[in-house]
Amino acid sequence: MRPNFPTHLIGFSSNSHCMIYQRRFKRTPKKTDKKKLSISPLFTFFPLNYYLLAKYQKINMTRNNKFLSSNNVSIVGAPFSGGQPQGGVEKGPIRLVEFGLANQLEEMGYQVDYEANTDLDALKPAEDPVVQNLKNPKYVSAVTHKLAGQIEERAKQNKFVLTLGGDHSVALATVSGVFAAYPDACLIWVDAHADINTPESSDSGNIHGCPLSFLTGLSQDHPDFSWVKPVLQTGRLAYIGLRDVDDGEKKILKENNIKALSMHHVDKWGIGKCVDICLDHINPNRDLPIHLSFDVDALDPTVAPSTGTPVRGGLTFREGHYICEALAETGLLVAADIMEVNPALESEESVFSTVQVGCSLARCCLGESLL
Ligand SMILES: NC(=[NH2+])NCCC[C@H](N)C(=O)O
Ligand SMILES: [Mn+2]
Ligand SMILES: [Mn+2]
Repeated sequence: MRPNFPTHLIGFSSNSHCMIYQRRFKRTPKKTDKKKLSISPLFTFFPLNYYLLAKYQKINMTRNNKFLSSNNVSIVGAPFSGGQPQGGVEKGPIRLVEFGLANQLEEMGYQVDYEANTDLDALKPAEDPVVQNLKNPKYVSAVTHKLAGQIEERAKQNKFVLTLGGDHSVALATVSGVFAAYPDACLIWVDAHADINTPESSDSGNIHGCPLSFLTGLSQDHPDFSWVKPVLQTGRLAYIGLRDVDDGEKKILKENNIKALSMHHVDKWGIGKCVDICLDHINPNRDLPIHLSFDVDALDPTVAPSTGTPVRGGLTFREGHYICEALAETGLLVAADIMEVNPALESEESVFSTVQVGCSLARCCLGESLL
């Protein structure tokens, strides 16, 4: 289902470009499809064909998911940058959508809805002083609390929730929402960073470096985040791709015996074994729902350059996709986050690569490229 034309030639900054991309992306009917659907050759170009193809694929795609009986994907835009200092990451969701993500998922047979959340600015308080070393605590709290409710609602409607960031503080919302619907879920965190600083251990005071300490209950007494429940047991959290972990975070990972695979482990064992090791640890019987939170800075900066805190020596294009494919293949994946795409950073070409890879990771989470 990958486009069979040079995608790098197609822009996406204007609507018309975006239309070209979407139209060309449309899957061409194949002989075997016609056989499966027993459609006469006369109908080959009839629009109904696409509908039927979608329907057929739909059945194939969701049949394998043990928790989702519907074909619904709910895209939740999280255009938010308050968890870190650089502007632009709030434009991540719209760029992914302009690139045609929703249509691409529809082409795969999903029913897609999209909540853009364009009104998050309204939640910005007039004053938001540092509290316990954390910056913008009131703003981050208000936004993530709101998004958590939305995500919980959609997850409880049996929809696959695909959240588009925005900075990674938004995981306060995604994990809270997903785990409210699936209390037994486990979390795979793909990132160059551990994002598990406590307010005390954080050097930067940026909340995108802290969500996991709140979600695991390691940070509990911050007045602005009392709504965040410790829904995530440390035994249900595993990392892949780490390579820039703060000293305080290393201590937390060790003390809590958290399964944390760095790039060193990816080199040593290969990505296939790394995913297995993580799942064996957090989901040994392969019967629990899985939530994937994918920070695009886990990828090497040559693959995903437009992100706020790039670190050399990251996952290759294929390693990143493999993780998504392998999790889709389990039939247990119920939600995914694609975070930290910042279209304001680096060249047009870099932005294009980053947005393109963000979209293809999302599609792989939903079963693209599984045969
Ligand atoms: N989601 C991210 N990109 N996080 C980067 C965090 C960097 C650093 N550990 C900090 O706490 O500030
Ligand atoms: Mn990161
Ligand atoms: Mn992150």
